[in-house]
Amino acid sequence: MPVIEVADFHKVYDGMAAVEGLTFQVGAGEILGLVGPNGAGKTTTMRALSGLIPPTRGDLSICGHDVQCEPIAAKKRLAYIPDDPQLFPDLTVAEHLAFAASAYGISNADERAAELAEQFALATRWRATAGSLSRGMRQKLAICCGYLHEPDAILFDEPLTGLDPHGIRTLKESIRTRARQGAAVVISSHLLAMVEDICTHVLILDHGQSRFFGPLGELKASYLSTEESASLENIFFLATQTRLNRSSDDSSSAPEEHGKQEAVSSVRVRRM
Ligand SMILES: Nc1ncnc2c1ncn2[C@@H]1O[C@H](COP(=O)(O)OP(=O)(O)OP(=O)(O)O)[C@@H](O)[C@H]1O
Repeated sequence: MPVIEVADFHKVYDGMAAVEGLTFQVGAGEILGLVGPNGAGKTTTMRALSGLIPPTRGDLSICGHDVQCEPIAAKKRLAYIPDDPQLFPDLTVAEHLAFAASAYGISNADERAAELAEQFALATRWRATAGSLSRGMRQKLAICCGYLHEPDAILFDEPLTGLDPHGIRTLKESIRTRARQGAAVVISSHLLAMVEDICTHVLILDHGQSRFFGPLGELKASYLSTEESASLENIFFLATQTRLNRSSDDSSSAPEEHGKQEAVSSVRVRRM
């Protein structure tokens, strides 16, 4: 059974569809890169998965628990680290971790909290308030709070924002380690090199619709047939321009562009 399941997810805001019919799964040990242009619906999907907003239609579940019908059971297994973590400015690093432990009902979390603070270079700021931390330090604290209850599903929205090179390496290693231990991870990011570096699967979202969902290797292998460089960046532009080309004037596309569009179309149908 997949750890994270999204089936036919739709979200409409004020009569405007932000996400339309999105379906994907993330299994234990998989790291899914959720990529797409601004406004594609990435944060909307993450917020719906974490139960912060209700879907207009569709089913979202964590470890088999429907996020709407069994929110507590689903959230117990989940960590969501948004791109603008909301911390309590007057609580210290230690107090945030104690609060997270209490919220998730973890007893004897002190040792784990101290280890996480050490791992993310926050041990020396143990008694500092969140309001006195730098942007990157607050991000690290949010990650530590998210990791504390050993979640089975982890959702990151732009996780590298504000992190220094040491923090970036620590976070990437921690994501790989947690996936190896069986966690399912979703990373929403515009940093395609990072996605290419650590993700096992990719979902390209554009105008609220899936353009591709599947293993990164499969996407790149399919794209190689067009004899272009198979970087995720090149594939991203091709995949997200396809819709624009088609909706404006299909016949105006250069012949080689048609070839590329077909390459992405052929991979799109897999696992969607
Ligand atoms: N609370 C809201 N009310 C109305 N419309 C919203 C709301 N939140 C998001 N939207 C709209 O939904 C669409 C998807 O937004 P979303 O934030 O999910 O995109 P995104 O892919 O995360 O973008 P970005 O890369 O810029 O963070 C956008 O058109 C946005 O304007």
